[in-house]
Formats: sequence, C-alpha cells, structure tokens
Amino acid sequence: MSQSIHLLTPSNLAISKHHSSFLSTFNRRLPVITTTTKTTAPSFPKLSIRASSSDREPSVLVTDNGKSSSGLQSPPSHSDHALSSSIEVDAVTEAELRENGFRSTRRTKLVCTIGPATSGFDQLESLAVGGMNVARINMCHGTREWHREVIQRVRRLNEDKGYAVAIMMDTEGSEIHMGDLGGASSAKAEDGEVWTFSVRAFGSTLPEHTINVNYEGFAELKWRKLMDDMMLADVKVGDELLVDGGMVRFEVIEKLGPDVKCKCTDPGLLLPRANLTFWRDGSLVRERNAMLPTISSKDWLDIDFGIAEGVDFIAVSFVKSAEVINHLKSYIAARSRDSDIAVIAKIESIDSLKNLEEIIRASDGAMVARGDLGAQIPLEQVPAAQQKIVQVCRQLNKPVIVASQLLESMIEYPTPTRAEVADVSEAVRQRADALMLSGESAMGQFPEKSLAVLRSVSLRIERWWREEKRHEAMELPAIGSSFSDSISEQICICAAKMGKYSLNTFLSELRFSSYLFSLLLLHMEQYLDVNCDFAANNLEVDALFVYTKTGHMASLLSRCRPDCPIFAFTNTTSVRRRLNLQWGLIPFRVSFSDDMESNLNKTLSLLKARNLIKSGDLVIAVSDILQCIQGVGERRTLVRRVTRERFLGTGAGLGVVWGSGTTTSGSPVPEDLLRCWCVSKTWYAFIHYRRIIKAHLQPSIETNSFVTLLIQESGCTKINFEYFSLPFQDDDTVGPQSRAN
Ligand SMILES: Nc1ncnc2c1ncn2[C@@H]1O[C@H](COP(=O)(O)OP(=O)(O)OP(=O)(O)O)[C@@H](O)[C@H]1O
Ligand SMILES: CC(=O)C(=O)O
Repeated sequence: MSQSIHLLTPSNLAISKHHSSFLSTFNRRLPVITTTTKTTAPSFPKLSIRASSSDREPSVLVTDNGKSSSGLQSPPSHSDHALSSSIEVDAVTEAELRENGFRSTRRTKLVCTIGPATSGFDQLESLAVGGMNVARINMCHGTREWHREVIQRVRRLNEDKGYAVAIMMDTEGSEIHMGDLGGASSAKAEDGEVWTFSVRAFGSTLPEHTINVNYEGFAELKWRKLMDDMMLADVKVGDELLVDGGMVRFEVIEKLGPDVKCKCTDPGLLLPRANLTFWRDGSLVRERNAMLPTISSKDWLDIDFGIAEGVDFIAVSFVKSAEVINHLKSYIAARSRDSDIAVIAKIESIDSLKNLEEIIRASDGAMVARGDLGAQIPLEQVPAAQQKIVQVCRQLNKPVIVASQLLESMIEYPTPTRAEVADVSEAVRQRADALMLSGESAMGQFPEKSLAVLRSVSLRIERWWREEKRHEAMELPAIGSSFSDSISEQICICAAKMGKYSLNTFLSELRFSSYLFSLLLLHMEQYLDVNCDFAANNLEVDALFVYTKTGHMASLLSRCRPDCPIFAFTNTTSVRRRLNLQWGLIPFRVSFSDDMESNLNKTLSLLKARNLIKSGDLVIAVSDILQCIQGVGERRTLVRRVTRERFLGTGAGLGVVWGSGTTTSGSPVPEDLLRCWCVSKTWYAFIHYRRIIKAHLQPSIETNSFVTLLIQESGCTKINFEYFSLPFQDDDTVGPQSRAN
C-alpha cells in the first residue's frame, strides 16, 4: 500500500484561473515588471512521496521504545515495522503525536531535579514517560558518586528506550548555605524559638536547634583580621537572617565566637543546604557574595566531573557577569574539544540582573532561578524580573527555564494550589522554553504527579493560546552576526509565520523586505494551483521540518514560537538531547546524506511508516545543511563567467535565488541568497533551469548594482518575470527592497 503526502510546494508552474483571487492579492503586492522572454515552463510531476513497508531505508539508529504513559496509546513495538526503527524518537512523543495530532503536542519543556525521591531507574523512567525532557542534578547535594549513578541510569534509559532526556548539572556556586541536617530531610523552626547558626564542625550529629553554616567568615572574629574586606559583611546583632529566600526568617540576637544565636520570627520548614542571606536596615547585605568567586574550587572539580561524564548542560550559579561564562566556555572547549556542553546562566542575583543582556548573550541559555533571586530582590519584583529575563532570552535566541517553587505545596500534598497553577500558566503564557521542578521531584512525595500537573497545565494553556489566536506582538530583533545567519533567520521567521497565520493574515503582514517572503509566496501560489481542496484562506501548516546538524536553525525556528510543532531532524544524539530543552522542538535523530531531497523523502517515509504523518498533512521544511547539487558547479561557473564577479557563495540547498552584482561600494555580493529548502522538487528544478537562471541574471548584469530576485507572474501562457532588487549593504545587512528597473 502506498499513499501520497501533500507538501507546501509548487507542483506545477502554470497557474489556473481558479485562484485568480489569491493571485490578484499576490500581484497587488508585487510591482510588476515583465520581460518578453519567451520561456516554456518546464513540466514537473506532482510531488508524491511513497511510503510502504517495502521501502528500503537505511541503518537502524534506535532501539525499542519505552512503555507509554497513562492515557496515551502504546506505540507499536519494534518488531511491528522494521522500517520505523531507522528514526530515533521517544515513545512519549510518538504516542502524543498519534493521539493528539501535530498541533496538540506539548511545546513547553519540562526539567526535573533528581534527588532521593527520583534517583532509581524505575523512578527515572516514570519521569521520562511523564514527559521529563531534562534531568537536573544539583551538585549542592549528594556526592559525585551518587550523581554519576544517576547520569548512568538516565543514559541507559535513553539507550534502551529511545528517550532523549538531557542532563543538566547545576553548580553549587559561592553562596552561603546551611549544611546537612544531620541526616534529617527537614526540620521545623517554630515562632520564637532560638536556633544556633554555627561554623563549627559537628560531625554527623548536630545538637538540638543547631544549624551548620558552610562559610567560615560567617561569624568568627579572627576572620575579620585576615579578611579586612569582609568586615562589612559579617552578621551583626539585629540583622535579619533569611533561609531559602524568606521561607523561614530569624533575627540575630547574639554572637558568641563561631556561633550566631537567632530567634525565629517567621516559622517554616528548614531544608538541608538551604541558602542564607542577611538583611540590614531593609537592605540585602551583598558584599560577602560579591567577593566570593562565582565558580568556587569545588565547582571547578564538579565541572571537571560534568565534562568527564558528558553532561549536556552546565548551569552556573550566581553569575555576575559575562566574563565568567566566557571563561567557563573556554575551559570546557580546552578540556574537551568535541564537547557539546551548553552553558546555562542562572539569573539569581542583583548583579546578574544588572548585566542581564551581556550574560545572556554570552550563555547558551538562562534559568530564572527564582529561589535565590527572591532572596536578593524584594519578592514583589520577581514576576517582573522573570518576564524580562524570558523576553531577553527569546530575543537573543537562548532557551530559558523558569525554576523554583512552581508547585512547592506538592512536596507534601498531592494537589497544587490554585495560585501555583496560575503561576505555571503565566510561565507558559510568557512562552518560556521550559519549566523546572526542584524539591517537588527531588524529595517530594508526589514527583510524578507534580510532573503531570506541569504537563497538563502546559498543554491546556498552549491550546488556549492557539484557540484564542493570541499572536504576540514581540519584536524579534535581527541577531544574525553574518550574512549567512541573517538569511537563516529570515527563513525561519517566514516559515514560522506560515505555520501560524491564515493566508490573509500572512499576506497582510507581508513586507517585501526579504527574499524569502517572495520566494515562499511563489510556492504558495503554485501550491494553490494544484491543490484545489486546499482552502486559500487556510494556510496554517501542520508542522515545520528542520534538518540541522548543529541545531542552530531549529532554535531559530523555536524562537519564533510558531503555532505548529517543529520536527527537528539531526544526525547526532547530543544535538538531539540539547534541542530537547527548547520550546516546540520535537527532536529526531536520523542519518543524513548530502542530498537533501533524499533526506526529506527518507524522513517522510519513516514518519509515515510510523503513522506520525498522514496524507494531506501540510509541512514546510527548511535546512541549514549545505546541499550537494549535481551540476551546480557548472552553473556556478556560468554565474561567474557572466557577471565577472568573484564567487562567494556556497550553493547551499534548494531555494537558491541566483544573484549577482556588486554593492554600491563595489564589493561583491553573495549569490546563494537563500538556503530555504522548501520541500519542492519542482522549485528545485525550476531554479536550476538554465533559461531561468539567465533570465534572472540579465537584470543584475544590466543594472550591475544589486542582487535581483526572480518572481514569476502567473496566469499567462508565457512566463513573465518580475524583478526586484534587494540591496545588500556593505555591513551585510539587507536594505529596503526596490524595483530593479
Ligand atoms: N542530590 C540530592 N540529594 C539529596 N537531596 C536533594 C538532592 N537534590 C535536591 N535535594 C533536595 O531537594 C531540595 C530542592 O532541590 P534544589 O535543587 O532546588 O535545591 P536547593 O538547595 O534549593 O538549591 P538551588 O538553590 O541550587 O536550587 C533540596 O533542598 C534538597 O533538600
Ligand atoms: C534553582 C535555583 O537555584 C534557585 O531557584 O535559586
């Protein structure tokens, strides 16, 4: 049995009258310049991808899938279809896709802190089944050996069950915190009780109402002499001592050598290694933390451990500036040349807020660490800080995690409070990439339930957002640092819009400021011609496909937060895991060849065989993989000969728009203007058609100024062409479009 799948693609260059209304819209927006070039359109077959169980496709990359989660159908077993095993996707994603279709998959990613409640293999598997995308280990707690075992279990889970759960290692950082509670999981401090906070070493048993503090300069007078600078930071009688950002409060009533006696003013639960901050006259006493190095000597040892274990992310606590991130990145690069470890900056201090943009620019992602942040700034300022951090990350294309106390009450109770659900909803509504469980999953009584709450709230809010068509107004500034990056960015912005808007909205949004808009319009036009059952007003595509080796283009798509999910195909396991943190990405691993056409056919066949896509689904595919185009060398030569320009391009992929010429200052312009691989055999053939290339080049040569873009005017027996110039300025930015002649 074989079926065809419709793609958003021009399947025929002739346009029928049937779509004249669309075309008139199209033409209204494009100033028409026609040439008399008489060209017969090449005739190309309608694109039809066949998938059947007899298709022979490449190597097996995945083992069996895991069990399905409650409420989700079990995926077919490995033996059901040998073909399906050539693509690596986990059981939960598969079941979600089958159950709910493309549009209803969860976009917000979930991070779980692993602690005593969840460190066993079965517990980890339950979390993976429940939707955990990233497992976080906190080096503040437990031994390296303990963490190593957790890492190994997660890796085994991935290997055995096909998951792509990434590991995030969180460094302890230079914070002042309590020690362990002599083996107890918590201790209750009651109103008016006097507790001793001490820097003394007590061994395994602590005297009653005594807390060990990790920082020796906390109280001892002798330290004052040695560390003069620290004098200001020493605790003083009358200071307020906040545990865990204010979950419990004490007043300092007496200092006795290494001991500080404190009276509890706000009772609560003390947790092992909770952080401590001091307030004096209503202000945070910050000097101590500011003087400690961001990455302590213990942290460096932990980082070595993380590198050796091949964790996917290292989260750095108490980042104060971009410098420390850059330093850590160089350190990682020097230690492990092939390392793919991403560095996440935890925003949890006043300094990190002050230098937010430079820190996020330097990092590979950020965490809104609300626990410590709430201890450093007034609590009522945390929501605004969260919104700002999420926004800056999105603008700079860095994944962002909202962390801490999302479902705090679920450490003890099986149901969250309404306020907690509202808090989770707000983070989802802000379109954060990921939500994180801390104590809820590490030591709470209901880790799986907590995860299920995050999952169901995320799904519901995302659906509500889509149903309400709440398109946000967030401006995404250009971030590409090179010409090539800018093109990738434009491709993704445009592709995401096509996944989001109806055709009319899309057209009304359209500004001819990029090649891609025009190019994709051409696609749509031709698609409409041959797919009469496709309502012209309903462009909303079902999924975006991105083929990426590094993950960069996938993350550019994610940044646009399209309405449809993004299937990210990559050929490395580590990139697949890393992409698992990013909003809306469903990462798959497949083996790639240099031929994108065959990659696409292959993945479509594989997905179809697994019932993950079906006939009639509409997808757009883009890629950052350079294309090996047969015979392109000859055409490059042609371009070079005709234009006498220095060849700059690399001929990357389908959808190449041929350009030539110079900028006003005489510098050459790249000729592979687009690397938009728009899933189209016909477009591919079209743009490689010699006559088309010549016709396109002619105006460039005549004007000898700007790159020109070929637009086909439709509905004619002969093909007329419109030409537009899009100036590429000396700094590689794209200027406003104008008519070429
Ligand atoms: N590996 C572990 N071993 C024992 N307990 C753990 C472990 N990881 C977490 N916990 C428990 O779960 C609680 C919440 O975890 P979390 O990682 O948020 O710690 P934290 O102390 O608040 O540090 P941070 O400020 O870095 O988040 C901790 O206070 C601790 O009680
Ligand atoms: C997660 C973390 O470190 C915090 O919220 O402080």
